[in-house]
Amino acid sequence: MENSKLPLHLCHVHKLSNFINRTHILVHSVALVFLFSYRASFFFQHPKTKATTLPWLLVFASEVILAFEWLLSQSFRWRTVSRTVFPERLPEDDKLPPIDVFVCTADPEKEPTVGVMNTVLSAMAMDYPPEKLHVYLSDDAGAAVTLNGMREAWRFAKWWLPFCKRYGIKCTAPGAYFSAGEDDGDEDGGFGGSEFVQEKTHMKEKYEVFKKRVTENGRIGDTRSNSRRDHSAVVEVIQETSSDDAEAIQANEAKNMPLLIYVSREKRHSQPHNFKAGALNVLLRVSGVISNSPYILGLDCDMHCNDASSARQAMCFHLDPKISPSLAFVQLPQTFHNISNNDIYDSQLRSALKVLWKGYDGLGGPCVCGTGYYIKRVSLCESSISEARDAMKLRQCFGPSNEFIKSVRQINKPDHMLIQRNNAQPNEIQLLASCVYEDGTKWGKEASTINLLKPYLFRKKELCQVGFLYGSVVEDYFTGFHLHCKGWISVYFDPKRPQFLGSGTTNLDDFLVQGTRWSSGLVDVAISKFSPLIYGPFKTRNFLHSMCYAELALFPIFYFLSLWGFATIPQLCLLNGIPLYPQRIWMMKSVTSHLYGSVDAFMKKLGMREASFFPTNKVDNVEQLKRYNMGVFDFQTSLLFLAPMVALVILNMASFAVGIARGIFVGELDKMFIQVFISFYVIVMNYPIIEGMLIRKDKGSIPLSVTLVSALVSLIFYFFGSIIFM
Ligand SMILES: O=c1ccn([C@@H]2O[C@H](COP(=O)(O)OP(=O)(O)O[C@H]3O[C@H](CO)[C@@H](O)[C@H](O)[C@H]3O)[C@@H](O)[C@H]2O)c(=O)[nH]1
Ligand SMILES: [Mn+2]
Repeated sequence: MENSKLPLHLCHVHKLSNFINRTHILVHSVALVFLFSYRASFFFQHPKTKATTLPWLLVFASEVILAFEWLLSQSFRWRTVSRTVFPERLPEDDKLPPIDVFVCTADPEKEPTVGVMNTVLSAMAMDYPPEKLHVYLSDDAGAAVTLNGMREAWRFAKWWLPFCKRYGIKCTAPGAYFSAGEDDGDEDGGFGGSEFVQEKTHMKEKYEVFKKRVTENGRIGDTRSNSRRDHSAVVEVIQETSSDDAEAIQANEAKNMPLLIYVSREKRHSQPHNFKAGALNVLLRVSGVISNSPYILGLDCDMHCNDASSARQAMCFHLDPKISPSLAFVQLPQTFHNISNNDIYDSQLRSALKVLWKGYDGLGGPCVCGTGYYIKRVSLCESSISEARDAMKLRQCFGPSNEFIKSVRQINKPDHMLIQRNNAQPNEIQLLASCVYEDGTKWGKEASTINLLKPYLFRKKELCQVGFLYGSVVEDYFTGFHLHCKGWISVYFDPKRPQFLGSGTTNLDDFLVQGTRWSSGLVDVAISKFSPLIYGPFKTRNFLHSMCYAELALFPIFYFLSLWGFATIPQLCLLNGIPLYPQRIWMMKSVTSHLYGSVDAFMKKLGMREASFFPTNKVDNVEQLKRYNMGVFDFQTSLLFLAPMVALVILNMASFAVGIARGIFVGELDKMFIQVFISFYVIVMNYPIIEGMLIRKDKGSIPLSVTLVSALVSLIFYFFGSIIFM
């Protein structure tokens, strides 16, 4: 009773980091304004020649693009949040809603069947009432090895599921569970006894047998492997086939097994299959007439459950009456099990999942990320066409199957929570999985089109969302965007223990191929009529949220344009002696005047110093003027100004020299390259200081005493820096 009053989850707003982020945005914006005014002034002041105008324009364009991209990306840093859940406060098991699990596979060669079955088994073994779990596997290859694998998985599940339940196994994928290191002590839930050890060994043997049978099936040869792009539909509910006694007894213990269904949709050369989104839409239809669960867990075939309680955790959001009515999905991070410490390709998408998505969440929720999401079925099969007389319209939207339309009506009713498994007719299922089913329907299409006002005017009248959207290979992003445009929200939940683990890209080729697909899918959306930059601001709940979507769609274009600009134009200009950037003076100013100015301001604020105003010198010194006119720096200034500047240069000279030496003697130049380069860059940019220190002997050069003091300062700096960093 008491539990029902306590919240199921909490949302924490990161106040401090949001404050820091916003301050940084302000400071960075001011710097950008200065840069742009410097650029603008060029066009009014300098004697222009064609040779300099063009590179300046190009670099200016690159800078504007990069700055705009930067601005969009700041939306992710505006309001970051994180979340906690309390699954122990959930209602009793009999009140939990049913869940359909969708697993997709497409190619038994690239996606080994044993791995796919591990995902399937891990979903079946989740800590959730088994009669409320239905696991569907979509096999786009229509491969016999996969169907056989499913049957083997079912047999093995009869042993594996009770084992997981009895010992509270968290990582429910057998492969990952058995290969985990010995130190993974918490895996046995405290059952360190000999009975457990014995059973674990027994289970491991069973798993080896299972693996062998699955792989052997694969080796025997897949008769249908040539027909990957051309085959008819196969839908099979995996059931008891064995007459083996031991298995029958085991089946008794596991009598409440989740439903396991193999779905291979029909594919024909003549019909577009719309990749993963197409496969998911077939699953939506087929599951609609079999289990029609109100919630769906979407998984890629390489993403196994690593935390059996994930469904309960997700329900903490879906069953919260405050957010539930508008909550479309809960997205969990994509985490990988095969990432090296260095992660040189950033396969972990660290910045996206650890930083950006928390900000996305703070504004209305992240997009669908393809895998590891718990989505509400009604958000994908939404219909405000309710009257019986609109049967024609419903068929135009959802296709000719009356059974399916019935299922849509069911889930669109309020309080649709508990549903019975149906006995759908086999020919109805064949129809739903056929490749022509979607012809002339609204499947994969956004119902409201071009006219921006139309959705507002007709919103009340009729609205239907028919599955995952086509038109981009990043169906997840595109679908998520539309859901948000329709007023749904989503939640990002990143618990300590990763709930799902998949395999990330571990070679440059895969990484770049995947990146290219994502870019092309995102740019598809960016240049479509649904470009988030134009369409988003009118439709999403807040402008910043649409900026997040715009950033994701546009960053491939913006980065490539601006980086190509920066990677070529300054270099060409350097070769031709065309200066592009302000000369060094701003650096000197930054490390001295700005520092002192700020310290000054703070000290005044704290009452430690009286306000002062030293008028700028208006009297010219002849010699100084001469040097100035010759473009030679005059270092006749106070030690206070010179020392930090010179000290920084000395520090950079030293680190550059050491960096090169390390490269030669230790061989770490590849690791340190960027740092060496930065030192080199600083040295080059500050060459006049070096000149003034070592080469020049005139009055305006840097006195030896200053050099010595600065060297001492940098030594002290190095000393303390090393203490802090070590
Ligand atoms: O025609 C297809 C193509 C792919 N898939 C499945 O889609 C999933 C993702 O494909 P994968 O090759 O693993 O692509 P990734 O780049 O790793 O996928 C990321 O990017 C995709 C969008 O491009 C998202 O759908 C994924 O969830 C996300 O993990 C896999 O389970 C595939 O079997 C199909 O079912 N049918
Ligand atoms: Mn993948």
